[in-house]
Amino acid sequence: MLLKVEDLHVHRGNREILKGINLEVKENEIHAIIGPNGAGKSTLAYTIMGVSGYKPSKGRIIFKGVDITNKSITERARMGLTLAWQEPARFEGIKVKTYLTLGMNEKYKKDKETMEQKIRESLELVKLDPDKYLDRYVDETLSGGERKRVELASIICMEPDLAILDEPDSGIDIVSFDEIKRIFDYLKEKGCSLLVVTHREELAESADVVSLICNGEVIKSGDPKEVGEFYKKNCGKCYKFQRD
Ligand SMILES: Nc1ncnc2c1ncn2[C@@H]1O[C@H](COP(=O)(O)OP(=O)(O)OP(=O)(O)O)[C@@H](O)[C@H]1O
Repeated sequence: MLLKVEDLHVHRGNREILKGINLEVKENEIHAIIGPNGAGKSTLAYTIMGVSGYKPSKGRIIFKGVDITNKSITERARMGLTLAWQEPARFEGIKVKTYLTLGMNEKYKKDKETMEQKIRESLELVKLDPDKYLDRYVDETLSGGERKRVELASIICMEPDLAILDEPDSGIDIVSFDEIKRIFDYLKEKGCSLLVVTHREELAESADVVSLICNGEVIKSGDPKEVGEFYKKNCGKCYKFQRD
C-alpha cells in the first residue's frame, strides 16, 4: 500500500473537520475524492501533505510504510509526495522553464536535451505552447488558469510517487475531459499514483477507486460508478450530508 490514512482527526479553530478518516491508495492507482462543499476534502489533502496548520489531533498517515504524521512538508516531498493547490501559487521572478526544472525528477536531469524535451512535452500535454510560455514568469502576469496548467506541467516533470491534486481542472477554461484524462493516463503510465479531489463526475468515474467524504467522514469507498450513484441518490437526503 502506498498511502494509508488511519483514523485521522483534524481540527480547524475549535471545529472538528475530519472525524476519523480511513483511506488507502495503492501503487499506481488513481483515487478520486468526491463530496459536497465543506465536507473536508481539501483539509484531507493538506493534512496528508503536511501543510502547516493541518496537524492531526489523532490518527496516523503512513506513506511507503513510513509513519509521516509528524514529518515536515519538505520531508514528505523528498519521499515522493506532492500537492497541487486548488489556487495555483505565484513565484515572482521565476520563469516557467526554471520552475519546471526545479522540481524535475532526477532521471530527466542527466543532460540538457533530455531536460528540455521533458519540459516541452509537459507544456504540450497541458496545452501551453512551449515557444510562448517557456520564458514567461510564474507570477500574476499569467492567468490563474495558465498557472494551474503550469502546476500540472510541473507534476508531469516531477513524476512523484503520489500527487495530490485539489480540483485540478477548476478554473481551467475549456479543458476537456479527454485533455485531463490524457494527463492522468500519462502520469499513471509513468508509475505515479494520484489522489484527486474533484467535483467533476466524469473525472471521478474514470478513476480506479472513488471515496465519498461527507461531514468529515468517508461514507463509501470503492467502485467509481457505484459510489457516484450512491452520492447522487443520497446527497441532500441523509443527515451525513448536512454540515454542522
Ligand atoms: N480555520 C478554520 N476554522 C474553522 N473552520 C474551518 C477553518 N478552515 C476551514 N474550515 C471549515 O472546514 C470545512 C472543510 O473545508 P474544506 O475546504 O476541507 O472542504 P472541501 O470539502 O474541500 O470543500 P469544497 O468542495 O467547497 O472545496 C468547511 O466547512 C470550512 O468552512
